[in-house]
Amino acid sequence: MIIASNVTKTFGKLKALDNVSVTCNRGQTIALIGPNGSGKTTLIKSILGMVVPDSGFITFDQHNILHNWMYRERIGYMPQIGRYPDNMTIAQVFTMMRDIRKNPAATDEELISEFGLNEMMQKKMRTLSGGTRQKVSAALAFLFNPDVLILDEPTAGLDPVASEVLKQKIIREKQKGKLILITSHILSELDDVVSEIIYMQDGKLQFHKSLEQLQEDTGEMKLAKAFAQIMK
Ligand SMILES: Nc1ncnc2c1ncn2[C@@H]1O[C@H](COP(=O)(O)OP(=O)(O)OP(=O)(O)O)[C@@H](O)[C@H]1O
Repeated sequence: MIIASNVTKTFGKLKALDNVSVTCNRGQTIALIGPNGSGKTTLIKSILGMVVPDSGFITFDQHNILHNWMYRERIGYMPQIGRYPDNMTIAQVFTMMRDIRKNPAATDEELISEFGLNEMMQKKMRTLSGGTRQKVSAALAFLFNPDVLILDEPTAGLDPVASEVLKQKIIREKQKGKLILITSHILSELDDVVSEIIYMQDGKLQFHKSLEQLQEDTGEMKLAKAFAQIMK
């Protein structure tokens, strides 16, 4: 569904992505794991067309994404830090997103109600706590029922109840056969969710394996323990 072929991106002298090739298919829930600065967000932004690779290319359903932005409608993106107009209320942000989309098919408002956002729709974005802002970002990512979800550290700042709500939502969407890409440093959160692991370091793809393969290779069932083995 999404294929990155030999993607390289440099910022000045720094190679944020170094000849990265990955294939992500429908029905997979992929954890994108790696130390700070290893290129995870740059890879995500390249897939979204927000960063243009210096070389290599990315296809979405066999079409090169360059100059062909319609595929973006099929992706729900939850950024690491959501930025919204300060003076807009939550309600206005949702209305704006619906207006931009023009003719959205049936929307998915499950997270809006499960996060209790309906009760705070009149609050201004600048007054929200970090966690509530994350809830708005998550609800927006799922709103248009996209085929692909890209979630960049989705549970950062969420309380345990909200994290669990989001995790259960991810599992439900996974069961519908969507492609879900998640970055997180909290490996214990990914255990029940992911089917595949992409591991990056210094802008390079170290490996892309199924969870079963990783468990078999390391003899560990839990992701955190498997990575402790790998990083020894
Ligand atoms: N717009 C930019 N200009 C300059 N350097 C950048 C830019 N975006 C990313 N980088 C650099 O590219 C490298 C990879 O960054 P990236 O955000 O992709 O890492 P990451 O794996 O997502 O890290 P984290 O786990 O901290 O979120 C870092 O060294 C970062 O400073």
